Amino acid sequence: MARPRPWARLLGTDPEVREQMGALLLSMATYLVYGLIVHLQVRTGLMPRPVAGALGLVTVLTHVVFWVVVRRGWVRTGRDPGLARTQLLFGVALMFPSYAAIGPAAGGLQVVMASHIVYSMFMMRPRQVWRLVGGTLMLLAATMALSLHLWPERHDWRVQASNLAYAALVMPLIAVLAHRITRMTTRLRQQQAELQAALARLEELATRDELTRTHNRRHMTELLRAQQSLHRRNGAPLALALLDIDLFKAVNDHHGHAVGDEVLRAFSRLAQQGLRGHDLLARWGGEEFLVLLPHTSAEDALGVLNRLQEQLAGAAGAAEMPKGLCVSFSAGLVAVDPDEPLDQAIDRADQAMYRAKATGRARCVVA
Ligand SMILES: Nc1nc2c(ncn2[C@@H]2O[C@H](COP(=O)(O)OP(=O)(O)OP(=O)(O)O)[C@@H](O)[C@H]2O)c(=O)[nH]1
Repeated sequence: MARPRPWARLLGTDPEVREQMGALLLSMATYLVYGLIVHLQVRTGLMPRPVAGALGLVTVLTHVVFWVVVRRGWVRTGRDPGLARTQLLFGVALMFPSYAAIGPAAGGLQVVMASHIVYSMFMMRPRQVWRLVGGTLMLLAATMALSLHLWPERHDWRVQASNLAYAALVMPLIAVLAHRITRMTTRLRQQQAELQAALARLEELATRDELTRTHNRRHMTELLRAQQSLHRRNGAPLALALLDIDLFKAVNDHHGHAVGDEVLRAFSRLAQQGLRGHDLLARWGGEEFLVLLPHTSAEDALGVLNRLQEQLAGAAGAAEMPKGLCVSFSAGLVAVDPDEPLDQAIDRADQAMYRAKATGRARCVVA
């Protein structure tokens, strides 16, 4: 058994989990840099060592938990995929004790808080972003008040007041931006869905016959080309048949064009049911159909066509066939030679089909 690559071991093989682990790793790298900054702050006497140690410990332990939960795929989907929102809230929460501990240099942390809120707009709804902004501002005010009360020598109330005013100015602006971005992404997603639906519809129109939903002639020609090269390579038996519904004009004349259309649909449905998954059925024109049966000898294909003929006879008088009509078909069947161009094989099948018509219809002639 092949050994998993180191990255697969680290991040897992599930693409969703890998992406979530990638985001977690990025966040951890950011904390590493943040840790270096705090280290410098401790060395320069800005941050008390015990507070830095406690914050570091909490951060490491929390990320061990995040790692296990995300890596195991426990939060692969659900309300908070990859714990993205929890990680964000943890980051915001960490800012408050840091803010209180760092003293005069605390203003810089507001940039970090603002950056968290910018991130939040990609994983939260606008209302949640507003709540986060409100909560952050309130907690910031409380942290400032507490810091001023506990360490008046480290904090200047004028600096704190102006910091709070800046935060109160900037953070709501970010929430407004979040609103706009969410509206834009919703619109984009909608447009993408519409575009995909339109593409699927276009593909359907380009490849399917509108009435019977079988392959149309143009698409079948492409499929035949692909089948031909496959057939040349593997040399497996390949059968091709042209089927033409008998006396179809009479159906139209006696029951109307709409009933004729319904007969064509019923015929296609029955034919499709009798074929295997990799057999191909196309409406070749009017009331004529082409069937390609890969890995099938002419003898086996004849069995398939005869069964279809019986099914059609059985459908007469049943709900499957409109007006309980009894419909049959004449078919020309050929075993395609590996070196034979498919056009030639179709011509042979066509001639065989006319022989079937000429010799009494409701039969299959093998060329
Ligand atoms: N309702 C309907 N009729 C179609 C469609 N395409 C072709 N037809 C009709 O199919 C009929 C074919 O008639 P013919 O070619 O004379 O052949 P037939 O009556 O089936 O007689 P044989 O082939 O000799 O058994 C024509 O009347 C066409 O108008 C279609 O999409 N819907």
